[in-house]
Order: sequence, then C-alpha cells, then structure tokens
Amino acid sequence: MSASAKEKFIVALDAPDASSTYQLLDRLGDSVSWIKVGLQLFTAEGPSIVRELKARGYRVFLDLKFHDIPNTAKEAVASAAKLGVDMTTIHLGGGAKMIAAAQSAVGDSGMLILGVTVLTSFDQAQLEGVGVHDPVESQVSRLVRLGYDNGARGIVCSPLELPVLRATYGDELTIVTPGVRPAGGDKGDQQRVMTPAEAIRAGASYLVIGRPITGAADPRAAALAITEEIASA
Ligand SMILES: O=c1ccn([C@@H]2O[C@H](COP(=O)(O)O)[C@@H](O)[C@H]2O)c(=O)[nH]1
Repeated sequence: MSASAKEKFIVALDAPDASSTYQLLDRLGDSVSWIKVGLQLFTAEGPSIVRELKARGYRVFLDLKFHDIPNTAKEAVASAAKLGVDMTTIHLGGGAKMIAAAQSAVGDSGMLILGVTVLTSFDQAQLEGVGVHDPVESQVSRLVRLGYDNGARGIVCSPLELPVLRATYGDELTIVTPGVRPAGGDKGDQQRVMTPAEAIRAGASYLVIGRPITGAADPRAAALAITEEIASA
C-alpha cells in the first residue's frame, strides 16, 4: 500500500461525540491520515475536537459548508484558518462576493477553501425541485466557473463531473469527491456515485468516504481495502 494512496483518502467521521470518535480512531489505527469533521461532530463538540485531532497528527478537513453574507462567511473562514484546519468548505451558491470574501480570509494560513457545487445527494429531480432546470453537470460547471473566477482553487463535486472539470481546468483545481462507494455498497442518500477506483481514474484529488468505513464491522479493514483500491487504480 503506498503512502500517497492513503493520503488521497479522507474518512468522514460523522460521529455523535468525541468519545465515539476516539473509539473509532483507535479501531482505524494508522489506516487513515485525513479526517473530515462535519456538521454533526462539530455541532456536538465545537473547536476542541479539531484541536485534539490536530494534536494527534491528523490532517483535518473541516466541512461546515459556509453559506452566508460575505462578511459572515469571511469571518467564519478566518476562524477556521486560526484553528489550523487544512481544508474547509463554502457553498459556491453563496455568490461571487461571498466566494471572494471567504478567499480573502485565508491569509498565509495555507488552508485550502473548497467550493461545494451540487450536493452529491442531489439527482436531476432534486435540482429541479430547487428551481434549477439545467442538467446537474451544467450547474456544477457554472458554479465551478463562478468559484474559479473569484479565486477558488478547490472544489467539491461528485465523481461523475470529474472528466469535464479536468478537461476544462487540468490540474489547476484540487477536486474532492464524496459520493464514493465500494462496488455493490449501499448508496444510502448519495445519488451521484462512483467506486473509489473509478473516481481516482476520473481525476479526483481526494475521496471522502464515511459510512462504508464508520459502519463497517471492521473499519480498519474497510479503510485498508479502499486504500488498496486507490493504489491500484
Ligand atoms: O456534496 C457533498 C458534500 C459533502 N458531503 C459529505 O461527505 C460525507 C460523505 O459521507 P458518506 O457516509 O460516505 O456518504 C458526509 O460527511 C457528507 O456531509 C457529501 O456527501 N456530499
């Protein structure tokens, strides 16, 4: 198993509290190096969970998907940068001014802002339900262009959109893809999915995978199998 395969894989620790998080980390051992802290865990535990994960040596992706007026988004991004996280998220639907304001708060922290496009739980019908009648791929491309033109160099999208984004932007973008499921795995609420190997071959920089690991009988074995699949892609 190569170290670079392990570093392309981010485990989404969508856990209810710190103690269940630490139990899961004990079971995962050295099989993961990146942890995603999302809304559930951060709302329960606050910034202390991020500080503890950083102290334990993990790289941290804080996925709170900021979407607010420009000043509020900017100050939230500044707080994330002060916490020392490696990546954080904004919704590109927040618009040009919000994206630029958020980007301006990164400073010299080295943190990467990822712009969320169309959630991977959306299919075409759900997109139409919020009033967007273009194909999902067009909406993703439109939001990525808006992000790019306002300074964003990181994107969250489904693996299905990778080919067109790589064809347009080459390696200029760091592209993080949730919506990843091992072959035959339960999709849950995810709609636009690929396997780990397919997503890597399509050009993902990082894969975010949660329940296939956190819900596995042996999370370490599940994480190692995904890393092997990434390495062999
Ligand atoms: O479009 C998006 C943006 C973020 N996510 C997050 O990724 C993980 C995926 O977890 P699974 O258990 O592998 O489905 C989760 O934390 C989401 O909040 C996303 O799925 N789609």
